[in-house]
Amino acid sequence: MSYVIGIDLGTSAVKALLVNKEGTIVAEASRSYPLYHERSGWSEQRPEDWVDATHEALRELAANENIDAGAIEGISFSGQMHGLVLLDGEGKPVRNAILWNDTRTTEQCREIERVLGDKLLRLTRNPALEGFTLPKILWVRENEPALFQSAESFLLPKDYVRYRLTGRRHMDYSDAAGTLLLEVAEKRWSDEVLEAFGLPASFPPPLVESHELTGTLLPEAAERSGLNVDTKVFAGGADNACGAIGSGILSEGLTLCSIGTSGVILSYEDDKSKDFGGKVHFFNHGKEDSFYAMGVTLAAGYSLSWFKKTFAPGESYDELLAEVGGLPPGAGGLLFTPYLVGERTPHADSSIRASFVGIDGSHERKHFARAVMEGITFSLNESVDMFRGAGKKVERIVSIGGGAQNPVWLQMQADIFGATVVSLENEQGPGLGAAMLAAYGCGWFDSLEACSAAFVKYASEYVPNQEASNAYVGLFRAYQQVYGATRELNETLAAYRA
Ligand SMILES: Nc1ncnc2c1ncn2[C@@H]1O[C@H](COP(=O)(O)OP(=O)(O)O)[C@@H](O)[C@H]1O
Ligand SMILES: O=C(CO)[C@@H](O)[C@H](O)COP(=O)(O)O
Repeated sequence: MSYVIGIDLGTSAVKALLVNKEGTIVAEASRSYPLYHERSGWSEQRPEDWVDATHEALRELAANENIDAGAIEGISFSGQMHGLVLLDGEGKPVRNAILWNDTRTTEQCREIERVLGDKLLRLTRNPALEGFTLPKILWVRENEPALFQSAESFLLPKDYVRYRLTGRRHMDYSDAAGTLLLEVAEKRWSDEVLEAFGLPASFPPPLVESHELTGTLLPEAAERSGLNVDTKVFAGGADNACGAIGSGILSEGLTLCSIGTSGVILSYEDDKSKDFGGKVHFFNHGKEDSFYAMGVTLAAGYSLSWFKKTFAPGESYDELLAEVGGLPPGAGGLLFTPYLVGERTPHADSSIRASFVGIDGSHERKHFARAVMEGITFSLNESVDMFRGAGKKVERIVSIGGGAQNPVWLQMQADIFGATVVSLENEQGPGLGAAMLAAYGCGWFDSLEACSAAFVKYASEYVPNQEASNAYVGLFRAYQQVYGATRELNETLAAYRA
């Protein structure tokens, strides 16, 4: 029997999946690592924590008594996007990584807009958003000049882990797309953008396809992980690209909803000239020469995990959510906007913060929990709405991520999106997508589509309940008004944040 491993380097944990040629997940291992929020809006991780956690997770899989490590032919990656890992001349990180959900870079975003004007959207196909990598590079240069002086190059999170496993530096197109340094449609680093900000051509690493072989394991990495030194290491992709691959989103007309720490609505695109005017992200897919458009809710699953940590510590998600299914749409007139760390789509705003609106003396914790789930889903529905407005059909949505583990939430998604929602048999979207890239890279299949036909197994379908859908139309309109009504208030309150 032969195997591949898909490694999903997430925000809360790394998860590694051991997958056989039938696409069955035969073992999985996970290790979590801390997030550091030194100030409001800041979010960092230690690259060394990712490396240690990845080795440990791999070691657990390789030590599986039923598996011969020599039968593990290849590994590949899915990674949290945009995070900046600045490296010195010896390839060592000069500081902690600044993550995708860090919003300290509003000034640098305005600077990028000032310097590049219309060129920004034309070249990179994306607007300047706080989460993207270029603003983070500029922030370090402006605020930590001594550290920046020692920086000679950068990588993204999963590329750094791969570098530590193979000793070789690369970045795949799907992750490079989120740096604001890539000409997405042309698939090349943008000399114009690099020059405009005085960055040398050697600053970004060589570009590769997601299924491309990037090397084999270094002897010390083989020893630490327990894998064979000749295990093939394939580039992998951005978590959302891998989530899409692992859900079979490989052709036009297919849409993904992912509720992890962040939440995304992603729509496959063949046409590289498709223009959404920068309202949604436009990135390269992990499938060669294809693309996707995507709207992002910054604090999707994070809103629920914050609520659980703050108001139900020690309870499981199933316990916390046990009673929400018994409440009607609208949680008894309680609305929540999930802006705990600012927002991206449709309001690129790092100052906005979350609200509960309509708190009534009769409300109990279950009403708040339902309102949080509905608010997250309303935020994602803004992206669904935008895609429909741009002429795309959104009729069937594959739902993945931690949020897809709760059947009440899956039905709520169908009711709010007004579309059939489909879950996966073994909810492991991005990790499975990474394993599929390794399986395709190893030559097990002629195409990612053939691999998807064998590996991706759909489970239940949730069809919109007409009565609930109708109720949500009015509630969604009310939800959409909360942003405008609380924007200025939050600007005032920003001065009081820690
Ligand atoms: N049983 C569950 N029911 C509902 N939501 C859940 C459940 N388990 C996890 N979640 C949600 O999923 C999120 C984690 O999703 P995950 O895909 O593991 O995140 P990431 O890849 O960002 O680390 C949590 O923050 C939580 O909101
Ligand atoms: O910033 C984005 C996409 O643009 C996020 O989707 C990150 O890629 C992290 O995702 P999760 O940890 O929520 O999976």
